[in-house]
Order: sequence, then C-alpha cells, then structure tokens
Amino acid sequence: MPIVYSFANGDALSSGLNEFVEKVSRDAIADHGHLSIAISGGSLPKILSKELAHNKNVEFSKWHIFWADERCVSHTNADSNYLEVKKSLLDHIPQIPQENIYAINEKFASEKDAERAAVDYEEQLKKFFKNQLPSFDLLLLGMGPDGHCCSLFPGHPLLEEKKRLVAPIFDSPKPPPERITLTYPVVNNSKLVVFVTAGDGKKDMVQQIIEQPEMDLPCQRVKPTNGQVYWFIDHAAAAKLRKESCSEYKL
Ligand SMILES: O=C(O)[C@H](O)[C@@H](O)[C@H](O)[C@H](O)COP(=O)(O)O
Repeated sequence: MPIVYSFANGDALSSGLNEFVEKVSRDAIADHGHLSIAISGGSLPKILSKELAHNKNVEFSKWHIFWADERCVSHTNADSNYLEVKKSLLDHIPQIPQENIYAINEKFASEKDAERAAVDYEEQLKKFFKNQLPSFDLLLLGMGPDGHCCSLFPGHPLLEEKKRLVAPIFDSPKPPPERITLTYPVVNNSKLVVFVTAGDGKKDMVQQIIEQPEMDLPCQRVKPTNGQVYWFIDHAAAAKLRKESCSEYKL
C-alpha cells in the first residue's frame, strides 16, 4: 500500500520532500557509499529543488543522477527534462561530479532518434548497475492528469514492455511525441518510489489512483517488488481523498 503524505501548501510539500530526500541520501550513502536517483520531468524538479538546492547537509558529491524519462530534444531546448533539473538543481550544486550526471545522449535526442537514444541510455544504466537489473535507491516521479508516470501512458503497449530497461516512445500523447522512458521492470525494482504532485487539477486522479486500485492506471502499476511507494502531495491534490487514506508525515 502506498503511504500518502499531504502537506498544507507547496512550500510545506517542498520542505517535507527535502527532509525525506536528505534522509534517503544519508541512509543510502551509509549503506553503500552513494545515492542513485532518477527524476521525472513536469512540475517535479521545481518542487524538489526549492529547498534541496540549498541543503548543506546532503553529500551531493556521492549522488548519481539519472532521468526516469526524457524528451527527444537537445539539452538546451525548453522541453528538455535534463535542462529543467540542471536549472533548478544542478546549477546550484557544483559538488555533483559531472560524470555522475547521466543525461540522454544529446545527438540522438536532437535527431529525435528515440530508438538509439533508448539503446544508449540502457547502456549507461547497464554500466552503472554492472549488468544487473537497475535498482535505484530513489525514483522520483510526477503524475500526469491521465494517471501516467514516466512516459508510460494509459493503454499504451509500452506498459507491457518486459525486456527493455529503457524504451523509446514515438507517439506520446503529451508533447513532444518522441521520448525515452524507464520501463516497469526497472521502475518496480527501485528501492523507493516517491510520487510528487500538487494542485487542484490533480485531485480527481489522485483519488482514483489511491482509492480505486482496480482502475489499472500506469501510476497504479508502480509496485516495487522490494520497495515502498510514497505520495508527497499538497492539500489541494488530496482534497478528494478520505482522511484514512493519508498518513501523518514522519521521517
Ligand atoms: O517528461 C514528462 O512529461 C514526465 O516525466 C511526466 O511523466 C510528468 O512527470 C508528468 O506528466 C507530470 O507532470 P506535471 O507534474 O507537470 O503535471
């Protein structure tokens, strides 16, 4: 069962998330010397970085940063998830070694060659995870208004992908159409998955995902084999949830 934390507003949400990520980072570094983290696009990078970008208690030099999904555009294009994380987070944290930042191959992305970009990104994962099925310490995901996460959209054949670690998508209903995405075998091998979403526009979908598990929406397929799912949301996004669906926030 996912654990849902609802915060009074956007600032409180960023603050709770910052504390949580600091703890996950400390625990992972104490356990195996680094934190492997994958981050989605959308509104997440801004919510995440608001406090985290200035957090002096995090050993960022031990971070390895990946993307949960990425759009096939150049690194300087406004649609780039890499650019968004760079601007909001990485540019403020010089301690993260450049070689620990695993962006999509810019050549393939600029050429909109999602197939080669996906193969290349899968190679990056295999290298880092020493040919084992990747198991991120922390996967941070947004939730789309249709219940998608990463670039895994309702009814799309990619929901059934079992072999590839990273898959191309050419017909994303959310623009731009060409993207790459982690697949469920990787998503569900993560140690922790945290969904982050905010705002009134998300309240119906949050309610369906948390309280109507039979709907089989992409976010509901996120069930890590050996990991926990958390939802960090604001009161506006939680407005239609029953009180019992939310837990009291504690570290
Ligand atoms: O690159 C992307 O488009 C995504 O990674 C996508 O999965 C996003 O996280 C959700 O669509 C939520 O986006 P919002 O938080 O902006 O609604």
